[in-house]
Amino acid sequence: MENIKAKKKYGQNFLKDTMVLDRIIQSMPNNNNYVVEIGPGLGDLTKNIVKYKEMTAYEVDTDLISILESKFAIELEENKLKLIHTDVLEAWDAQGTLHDGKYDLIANLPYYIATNIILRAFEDKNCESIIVMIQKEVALKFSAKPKDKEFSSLGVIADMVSLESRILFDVPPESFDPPPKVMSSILYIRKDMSKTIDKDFNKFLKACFVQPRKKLSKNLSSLVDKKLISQYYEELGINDNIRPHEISSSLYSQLYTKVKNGRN
Ligand SMILES: C[S@@+](CC[C@H](N)C(=O)[O-])C[C@H]1O[C@@H](n2cnc3c(N)ncnc32)[C@H](O)[C@@H]1O
Repeated sequence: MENIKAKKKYGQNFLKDTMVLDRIIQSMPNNNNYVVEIGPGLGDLTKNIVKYKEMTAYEVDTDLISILESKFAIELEENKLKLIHTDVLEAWDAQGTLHDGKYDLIANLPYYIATNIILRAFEDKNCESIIVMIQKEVALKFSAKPKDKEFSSLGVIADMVSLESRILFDVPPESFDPPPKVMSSILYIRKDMSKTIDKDFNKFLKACFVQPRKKLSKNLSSLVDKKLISQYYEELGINDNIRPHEISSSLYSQLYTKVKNGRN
């Protein structure tokens, strides 16, 4: 590895396993979309992507930016690669999107903000596919289906916004330098570009799953009067004993509409 010490505060675990790098490239969607990478690091994944696609990479670490600028001088000159030195969450706050046109997000994400990044990508109207390395535990949550024990607010949102969401393969700690403490997975999500999520839906879901093993009606009672919950349950054919992980994303969506309209 270059003469650089990985910074924990930026979640730096550099992917060194060339077989894993190849498998990520083989998993890229077969389309003409632009690519955005978050956290190019030392550029190992970037080098492989830029052979096939035009791309922008967002990197927060100043030390890495100067390494990347010399490593990719030709690609930067030819405009095949744009390198943006910023915190990607600030870029999203400022612009609402990471690229002015349809793009796929491909990245080995910094784990400390991985969930946040995926949720922001769901809201970004230009992002079509997401292929990201994250902690296996979080990948299981995003790809879980109703009745799975991992089904949580993240699974509901992923199910609502996507046509497909699944784990492609797992990656062990030894594939990185330094190795992370946990097992990692590549998560693949293809969004349904016609779907948008109401900003308050996330808050509603958090309340629904606040105590995941309790009855959903109990969690909902922090938001809605018990009588109204019974009325909504009856209208939607929901059993009173149901637990938060047992109902589908479409029922959550219908329940949310009722709760929202009930408050107006
Ligand atoms: C897990 S490393 C991946 C590095 C490289 N892509 C690889 O696969 O070896 C995460 C990268 O994200 C960068 N990073 C961390 N927080 C960031 C942020 N808020 N915005 C942009 N990049 C960030 C880190 O500096 C690091 O380069």
